[in-house]
Amino acid sequence: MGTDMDKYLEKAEVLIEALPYIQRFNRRIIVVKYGGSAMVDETLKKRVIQDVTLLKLVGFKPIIVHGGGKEISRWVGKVGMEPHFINGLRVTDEDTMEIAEMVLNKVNKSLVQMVQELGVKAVGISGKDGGLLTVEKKYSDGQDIGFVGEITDVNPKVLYDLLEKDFLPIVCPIGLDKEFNTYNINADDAACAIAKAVNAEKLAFLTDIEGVYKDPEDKSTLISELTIDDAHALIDEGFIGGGMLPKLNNCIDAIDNGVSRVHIMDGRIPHCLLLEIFTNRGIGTAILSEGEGRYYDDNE
Ligand SMILES: Nc1ncnc2c1ncn2[C@@H]1O[C@H](COP(=O)(O)OP(=O)(O)O)[C@@H](O)[C@H]1O
Ligand SMILES: CC(=O)N[C@@H](CCC(=O)OP(=O)(O)O)C(=O)O
Repeated sequence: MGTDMDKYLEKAEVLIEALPYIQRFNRRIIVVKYGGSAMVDETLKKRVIQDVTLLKLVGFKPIIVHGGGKEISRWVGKVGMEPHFINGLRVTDEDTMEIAEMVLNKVNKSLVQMVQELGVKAVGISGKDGGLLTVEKKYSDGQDIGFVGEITDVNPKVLYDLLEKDFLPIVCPIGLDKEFNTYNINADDAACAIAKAVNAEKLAFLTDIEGVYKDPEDKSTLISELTIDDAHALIDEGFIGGGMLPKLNNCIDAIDNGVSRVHIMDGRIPHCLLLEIFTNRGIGTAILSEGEGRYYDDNE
């Protein structure tokens, strides 16, 4: 049986294990995509926010990009409408757009509030603020899906300004087109575009599933490391559906465009972000370019 001293040492070792990661990520930008599916439980939400706040306090520069798809669907249902998705994207008519913007702004400020309760100053913005996200109308396989935006331009100045002043930016996925019409953006698209624009060291998707499965019905098919080629193959062979489709496409896009590390992990696992970043536990699915390992080696 362990003595008190053993327990203290164990705790100290956890902190020591984190040291090289703290050094590696010091002043580096980490984009955390926090999906609505992993927001349903208040205790978990608090843990996710604690993790991101801790990252900020130890010298990382986190940016949260959040969703809220489940909450939008709940409110769409409340007004007697049926939520409708094509290839993981919400078909967004004018009424749905109004509801989506209201709900996402509400989620945004609730996250700001939670971060500030932990003693870190956060600023909540949407893609409209400071011209952050410019879009054009997006079609899904040629189908009209309403006010859904495809990001054409990212102006990250507002994010750099906030980071420089030591704020934690929290972004919701709403944007404007060139005529200043409001558009609904898939939050995974927004997170990926922002991670690319700020040259993030890491992009982490927190969702409500362990990671990418070859067969979502069979838990033993969880994929720990996925190369870009394998990811393309899984998509082409029809193994990926629903909201995982935009997510995985964005992972590929991020890796192809200079984001060093991209992960899909289960936001329902307590403190999954800390475990992934500060230890070699290997949570979820890491998307890698060909020939790259999951973990940093000492020469990187
Ligand atoms: N091959 C797959 N592996 C993992 N998840 C999958 C797969 N195919 C479809 N999915 C679905 O994708 C969902 C995650 O996307 P989504 O619900 O949009 O999450 P979020 O709200 O976090 O963005 C999972 O809950 C799962 O139902
Ligand atoms: C166009 C589109 O689909 N927009 C999303 C925006 C929110 C989102 O992406 O939320 P999650 O990350 O929780 O899924 C939607 O309306 O649901």
